[in-house]
Amino acid sequence: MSLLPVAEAQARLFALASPLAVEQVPVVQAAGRWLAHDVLALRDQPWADLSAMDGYAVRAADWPGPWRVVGESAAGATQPQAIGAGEAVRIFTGAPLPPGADAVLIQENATRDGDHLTASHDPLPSGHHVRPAASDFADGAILLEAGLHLGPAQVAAAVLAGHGALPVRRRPRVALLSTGNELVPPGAPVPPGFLPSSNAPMLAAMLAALPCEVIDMGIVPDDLTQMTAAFASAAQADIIVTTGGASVGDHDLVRPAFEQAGGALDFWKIRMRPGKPLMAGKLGDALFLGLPGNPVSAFVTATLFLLPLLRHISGAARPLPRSSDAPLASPLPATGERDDYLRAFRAEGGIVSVTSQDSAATAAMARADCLILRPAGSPPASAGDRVTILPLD
Ligand SMILES: Nc1nc2c(c(=O)[nH]1)N[C@H]1C(S)=C(S)[C@@H](COP(=O)(O)OP(=O)(O)OC[C@H]3O[C@@H](n4cnc5c(N)ncnc54)[C@H](O)[C@@H]3O)O[C@H]1N2
Ligand code: MOO
Repeated sequence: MSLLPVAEAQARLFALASPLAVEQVPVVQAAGRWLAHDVLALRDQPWADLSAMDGYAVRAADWPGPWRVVGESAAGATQPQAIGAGEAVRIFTGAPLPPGADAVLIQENATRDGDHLTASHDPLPSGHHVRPAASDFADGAILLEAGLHLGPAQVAAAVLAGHGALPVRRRPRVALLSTGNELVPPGAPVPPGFLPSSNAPMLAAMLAALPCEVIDMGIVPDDLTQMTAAFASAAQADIIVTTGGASVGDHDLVRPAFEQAGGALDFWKIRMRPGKPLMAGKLGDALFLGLPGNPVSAFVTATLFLLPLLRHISGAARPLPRSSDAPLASPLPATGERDDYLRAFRAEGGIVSVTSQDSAATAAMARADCLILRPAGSPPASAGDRVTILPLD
């Protein structure tokens, strides 16, 4: 089987998936999810021409006065009475301008004696310190587009537009299965020949930043019957993720167990390093991702496939990791026949790749804050050359 390019594998994975059902949730709970539909403004913002400052609403053409102060306008009140030539209204930030007024003279630039007001500063252009009605957004306008990630700024806009709830896709359930006879649970005593199972806690930590429910189904031994049963009970989830047993050894049983449980494999083996043995398919309605067991390989494949898949079924318009480019701090060798995803960190002098690029080197991985993407067949790179990076934060 030839190795599948990463972008092709991502596209095939997305094609296997159906978007999750839409639900309306209170705006604050929608933060961190993606909008399922376009959101329209339900009101004008501002609702009228409002003052942006504390001062006096006047007709700019009357500058520099004098004006006669005939009333007051404060935020929360309805529109004040109209003013005529030579008249002014005391006004506060956020309050509606009286009809006839077209500018606000800030109080620092005004001299007032009883009802008598004059300007003591620069000329006053029409529209000065006025926020026109609907200048932020107008009733019926598309305010936020489907697929947009909802962060604090989008929450503010949605609330101001009159929304108390927003349409988002329901949180998917992600089942994690750690396969391997050599694994013991995190924190348990580790007899010789065993090692703590770190992949599920690592994946749960990666998923913690996303809107989903993680179900850790524990450690499954390298036994076809037990692994097949584990797949059957995980099939209720939206995404089943296994780690380990993805390669070609005699104890690598994930693929046969998945198929014995009724799963249909879509692809296996990707043109990437680390992460070559990644596989994906469907078991009933559940999507399946079989990640390699090596912790670094599991981390990189989760970054490039699991998190994007979750964003995709959750309605994200841009589910793939963001990339940028940055200069290298030191040279890199040519790449081989697979795309390299090197663990690296951002330093003053440029991007530094961590000392060990072994797919089992977790201490080195723990120093990384980005991946360097070096496409297959890249020539050696020198210090200062710009490379593609995928930030991990
Ligand atoms: N003859 C070949 N051998 C291997 C190939 C190949 O193409 N031909 N591919 C290699 C590559 S690339 C990778 S990556 C690994 C992946 O193998 P598996 O997915 O089958 O993983 P395991 O063999 O089960 O485990 C690998 C390694 O990771 C440790 N591990 C497993 N699970 C966990 C866990 N939950 N927490 C921490 N560590 C875990 C396991 O003990 C092994 O040391 O295959 C190569 N071999
Ligand atoms: O591709 Mo494996 O993931 O090199 O270590």
